[in-house]
Amino acid sequence: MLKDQEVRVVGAMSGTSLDGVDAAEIVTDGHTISRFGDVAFLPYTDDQRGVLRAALGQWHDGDLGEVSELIETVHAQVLSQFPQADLIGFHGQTLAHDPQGLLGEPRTHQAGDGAVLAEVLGKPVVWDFRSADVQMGGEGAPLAPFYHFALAKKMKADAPIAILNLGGVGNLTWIDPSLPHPESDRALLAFDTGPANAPINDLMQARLGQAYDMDGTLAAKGDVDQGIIDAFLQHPYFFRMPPKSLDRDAFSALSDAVADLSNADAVATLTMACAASVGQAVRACPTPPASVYVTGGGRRNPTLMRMIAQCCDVPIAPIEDAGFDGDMLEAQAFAFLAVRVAKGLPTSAPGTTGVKAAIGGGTISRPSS
Ligand SMILES: Nc1ncnc2c1ncn2[C@@H]1O[C@H](COP(=O)(O)OP(=O)(O)OP(=O)(O)O)[C@@H](O)[C@H]1O
Ligand SMILES: CC(=O)N[C@H]1[C@@H]2OC[C@@H](O2)[C@@H](O)[C@@H]1O[C@H](C)C(=O)O
Repeated sequence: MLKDQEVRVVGAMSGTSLDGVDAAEIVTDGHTISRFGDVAFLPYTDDQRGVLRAALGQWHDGDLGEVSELIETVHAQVLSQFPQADLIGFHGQTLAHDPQGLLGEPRTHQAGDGAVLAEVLGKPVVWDFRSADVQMGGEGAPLAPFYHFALAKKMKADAPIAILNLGGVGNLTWIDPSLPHPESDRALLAFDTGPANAPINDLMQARLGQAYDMDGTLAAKGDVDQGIIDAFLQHPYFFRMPPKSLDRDAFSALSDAVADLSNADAVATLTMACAASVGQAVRACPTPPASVYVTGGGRRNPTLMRMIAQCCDVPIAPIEDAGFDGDMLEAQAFAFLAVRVAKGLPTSAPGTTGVKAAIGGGTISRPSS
């Protein structure tokens, strides 16, 4: 039985690492998390991943029929495993992200049409979570921080903590759990830390035909090129004040810089680049977090976790230590945000995306019958 105001909702996320679609159900009133439910994951095939990779960088005006259909079909397959859910939060696949308008108008592009999914699944779908924030002058990302705030409350944190997500790109949320709401002034500071798994995955795919550096084994055998790391940390992104966010491929210069290194040295250097940017991010927090809880696939890479610990002076732990599922946290976040959108609650704030005032993004599409 659900209590008043509670919704059984499933969220689905196709992240920048291009590994597949995560889906997770939660029960929430949009403020607190009452229950975690079923989860599902459907990996992309190599062919599907190739189609997505080829579409990276494209905007809505390109010919994207094949990509949208792929995204919608794979999501419909995963989401049909949750017949009991009453609402769906559908993130889609980010193909391009330029919230600062460096290439023209500020914009962000998540492929996949939520209205199509609403028809196919016969349920209301909340989608296009990022556009409104960008239109209001925000970064449109990261958006998981409002969910991170609810997690900090659920774990009864009594001092500021941070949640670090290591997906294709990394992002960090600093949370003051003593404040009442995620939109409270100074409750949250969030931003993308730098490249995380995406450059490693791209190099593994291009040089060795493998999707990623399983367990960080190759990185563990290599030597880090410190000159490349020092040059990487001079990138203007690291001198910008947070909140700030990144396009998946914003650090192509880093990938070019390792081109002449051996496979092991190149992967070790890319892994250290991620760790070094996390070190910078932790130092940019308003106060040192009591703990940094790590979520996302990168926490499964022991070499990366060891390098992060070397680059930070605060305790680093997988988010499982706080009792949460680090593989499904982003899917749960978009479930949580979907309920907030449905209730007219804000989903971002000046401290999370730099938007002028707290606002709710997202579009709701309902099935026609
Ligand atoms: N055992 C492992 N060893 C090394 N790396 C791993 C391991 N398991 C997962 N990863 C890395 O984590 C990635 C998947 O992470 P995750 O699912 O968090 O990414 P995502 O959801 O696509 O990203 P984003 O947060 O950018 O949206 C894989 O592509 C791989 O690079
Ligand atoms: C534009 C976009 O899709 N950004 C993603 C990406 O992947 C990680 C990082 O960059 C983060 O900013 C965001 O995703 C998470 C889920 C977020 O919005 O919180």
